[in-house]
Amino acid sequence: MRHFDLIVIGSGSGNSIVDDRFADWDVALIDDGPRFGGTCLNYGCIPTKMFVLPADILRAPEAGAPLGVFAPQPSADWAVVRDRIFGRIDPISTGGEMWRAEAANVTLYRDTARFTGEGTLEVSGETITADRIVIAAGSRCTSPASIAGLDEAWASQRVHNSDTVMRIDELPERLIILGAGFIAAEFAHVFSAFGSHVTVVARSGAMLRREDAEISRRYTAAAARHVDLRLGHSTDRVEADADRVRVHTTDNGGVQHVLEGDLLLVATGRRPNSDRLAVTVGGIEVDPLGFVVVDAQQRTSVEGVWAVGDVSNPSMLKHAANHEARIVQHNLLHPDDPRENTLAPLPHAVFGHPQVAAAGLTEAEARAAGHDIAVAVQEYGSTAYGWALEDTESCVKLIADKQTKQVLGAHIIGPQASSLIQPLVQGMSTGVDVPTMARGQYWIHPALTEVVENALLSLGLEA
Ligand SMILES: Cc1cc2nc3c(=O)[nH]c(=O)nc-3n(C[C@H](O)[C@H](O)[C@H](O)COP(=O)(O)OP(=O)(O)OC[C@H]3O[C@@H](n4cnc5c(N)ncnc54)[C@H](O)[C@@H]3O)c2cc1C
Ligand SMILES: NC(=O)c1ccc[n+]([C@@H]2O[C@H](COP(=O)([O-])OP(=O)(O)OC[C@H]3O[C@@H](n4cnc5c(N)ncnc54)[C@H](O)[C@@H]3O)[C@@H](O)[C@H]2O)c1
Repeated sequence: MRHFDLIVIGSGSGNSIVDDRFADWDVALIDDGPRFGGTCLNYGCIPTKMFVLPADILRAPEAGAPLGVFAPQPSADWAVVRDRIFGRIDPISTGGEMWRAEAANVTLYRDTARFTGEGTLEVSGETITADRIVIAAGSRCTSPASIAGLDEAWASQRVHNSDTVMRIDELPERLIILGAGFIAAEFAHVFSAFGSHVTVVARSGAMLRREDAEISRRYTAAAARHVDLRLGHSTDRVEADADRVRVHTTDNGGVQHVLEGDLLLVATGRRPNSDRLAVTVGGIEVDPLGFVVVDAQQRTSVEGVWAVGDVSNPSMLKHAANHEARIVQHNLLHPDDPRENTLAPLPHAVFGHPQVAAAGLTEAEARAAGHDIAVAVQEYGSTAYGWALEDTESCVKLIADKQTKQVLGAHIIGPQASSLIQPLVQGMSTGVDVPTMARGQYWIHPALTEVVENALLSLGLEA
């Protein structure tokens, strides 16, 4: 049995906790992933966005044509793009692992850890304990067990998830995507822009259906121009062999379909890794979906055990995991002056085509919560930069409380949505009301941010 000052499970956000200030702590860092550094670096945010940028460039002629710019359609070499991306990322992962392996105060375990009791873990055949434990074990892709044949189809190498699809050798001619959430939207954009025929199979009647209804409706309409969108299809069965994959679906009219592709991407959500770590054996409370329950200080139900990131936060977003890691880092170093996680709202962006970004409540959520609301939908096309873009489908939608004049929800679909949302997030986070946000600063003319300014003014809440 070996005792440490601190055990951290997970080399993603968990790895960032252990900095120079822990130089005199005896630390165990544990990760069983094939690549060191966690999901964001190796399989998530970073490589996906490095594929999205070339995809955006490939769509440039589409954006140019309404402006009178008739550029020839560029093409991309999948293998060149892939190798550039992983040629940058893989050395960062390898370098990070070597650096940790050589650190005098850190013992790096590259194996699966499991709780064997309260405060006790087993890893690589060794029993280890610690004064403090941080669970940063993340989440993993799911594969619906209810779909007949899907479990067996993985062996064909024609079925992928987001962990594997970015490293494939060649662009599939026909890609079928199961699911219509974040991952489906981003990969549908990437593969269709690169030239694959993409079919998206969605159970419900819309893509990104957790977004505000206006945004989901607009996104679904835009996506349908680039992909074969099968809405309201339940997937009954999957078959795959050396040549192709077949997805058997039934639409909401009861008609059966057989979709054929070269690859199937399963993008049906992720679940927390609490089970792989057997956290309940360690006495740690989880919710019905398996997320570790934490308080505002990121403490679990067991004294001396914290959790951060996807394993405990259902939003499963990297900026949330990063902030939580900073909270835990502080609380480990300053137990007499602990901090709480009070940041709100938590924004997100989907880097599809078009981009989507949001923070706070949807209109339906605001109404359900009983707020007396003002709603504004401001078209990009109502501003000078929108004229320059010749935009007809992008908008900023704001929901504000008429009494407090605070923005309750901000939703953007269109070019630069992931950046345009930030002044609204800042205002919402710091409690700035609508009149102050709109008129308490200059808005650069004729920048695209004027659509945000005009949306604020359209709420009709000025002093
Ligand atoms: C395709 C994709 C795109 C994404 N894009 C974005 C984006 O644009 N923006 C955004 O904010 N978020 C994005 N995310 C989400 C983001 O990647 C995650 O929220 C974030 O990486 C979670 O970090 P984490 O530290 O909680 O877990 P991770 O980074 O997943 O780290 C957990 C580590 O723990 C290890 N582990 C798990 N169980 C054990 C065990 N029992 N023993 C030992 N080791 C274990 C795992 O191998 C893993 O390496 C994306 C995710 C995906 C899949
Ligand atoms: N830009 C970003 O921030 C970003 C990008 C990608 C992923 N992520 C993170 O990763 C998480 C996982 O992404 P995701 O797209 O896999 O999940 P998601 O929850 O966004 O979407 C899952 C989709 O799968 C569908 N689905 C679920 N079970 C199904 C079944 N049995 N049959 C058919 N369809 C089914 C759902 O209806 C939904 O459309 C996200 O929640 C997000 O937190 C973030």
